[in-house]
Amino acid sequence: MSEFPPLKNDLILRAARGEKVERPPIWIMRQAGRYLPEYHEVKAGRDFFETCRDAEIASAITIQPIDHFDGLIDAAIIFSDILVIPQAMGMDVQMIDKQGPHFTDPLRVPKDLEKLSKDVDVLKELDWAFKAITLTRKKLNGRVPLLGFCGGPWTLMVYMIEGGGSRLFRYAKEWIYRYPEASHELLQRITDVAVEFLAQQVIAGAQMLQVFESWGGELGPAEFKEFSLPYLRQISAKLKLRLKELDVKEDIPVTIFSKGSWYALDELSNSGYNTVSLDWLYEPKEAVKVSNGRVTLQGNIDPGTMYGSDEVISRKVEEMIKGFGGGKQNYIINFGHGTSPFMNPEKIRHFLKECHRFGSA
Ligand SMILES: Cc1c2[nH]c(c1CCC(=O)O)Cc1[nH]c(c(CCC(=O)O)c1C)Cc1[nH]c(c(CCC(=O)O)c1C)Cc1[nH]c(c(C)c1CCC(=O)O)C2
Repeated sequence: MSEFPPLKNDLILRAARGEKVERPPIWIMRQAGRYLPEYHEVKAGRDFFETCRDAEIASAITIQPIDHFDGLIDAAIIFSDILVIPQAMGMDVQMIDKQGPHFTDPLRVPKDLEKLSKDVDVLKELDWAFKAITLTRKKLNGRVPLLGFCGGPWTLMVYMIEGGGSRLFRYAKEWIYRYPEASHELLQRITDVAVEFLAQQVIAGAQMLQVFESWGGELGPAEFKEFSLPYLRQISAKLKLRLKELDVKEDIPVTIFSKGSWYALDELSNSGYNTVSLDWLYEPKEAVKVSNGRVTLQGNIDPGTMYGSDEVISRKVEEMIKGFGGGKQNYIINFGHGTSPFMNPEKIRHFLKECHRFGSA
């Protein structure tokens, strides 16, 4: 990994490792995307997954927010999607414009597990993702660290069973309450692919990783403990072993974002992750109390704040940073969830500037 240019801004890596920092680092979930006019220009009507698979295009889109908000963002996240794991496992997933993901043949009954590939060759199936990471890391030229990511097993299972986004979770709930054994088999198979995918992203050049358990909040505490947490724990533990096996010397920080799992912060603070990312339903002060210095916290402004006035954004930023204890240790600024296509980049610029101002105070 020594062929990469030296890193000029390692703020997020230091914050994730729990070191004291001069100000809290900032990045934004879905910071590359449809709210940026240059995203549409480069994407130019192409299919979403085609843009992910083209290293030149994916790297250009990844770097867009870094350029757009020059110097205000402290990390890049590779332009890709959590649904590339189901694709690697043999499922056909399309991204339908203005609708979202669509699986042509979702898993509906346990027998459907037979449709998935056994022994997924991650390096081969996702080789395009690793190429995009390596090229992006080179193009970033050390400006900021490059983050890799994957979906959480429960979240991916939901998509694979529902076949797309869902409000009712009829089929996924049927699986956990009616076919718990098959559910565990599926979760285990996803977990195994996720561990290898994350490890190989590091080999390709990713400097920090995040696991997105976006549907965590669909599970009550008992079901979260059965169908999500054990697999999230496996990922952090097995990833460490796999990276050692692959002779990675650096300590690669890993973040868990389990949206809506407010009851699980205590356990997530104790699950082998460096950072726990929070949605906006948490009171920052309470989260700090619960995590009690065991992890770095990331988050958690309501993305909807960006629809407010500059004054409101400033006030919310100040409150958030104060709530997280001033942000000079164990804190990374982020949204509580992603950007939306309706956001005005100038509001986001104001947000970022205010994060620098209050975070440096
Ligand atoms: C649940 C989930 C998905 N994908 C992802 C998650 C977890 C985070 C979250 O909870 O939001 C993760 C993701 N998706 C994307 C990134 C890229 C990096 C970044 O954050 O900038 C990341 C990290 C690009 C994307 N992924 C998608 C887009 C929009 C595609 C387009 O250009 O039309 C982008 C930029 C599509 C996508 N991908 C997914 C959905 C539900 C959709 C459709 C909804 C939507 O359009 O926003 C699945």
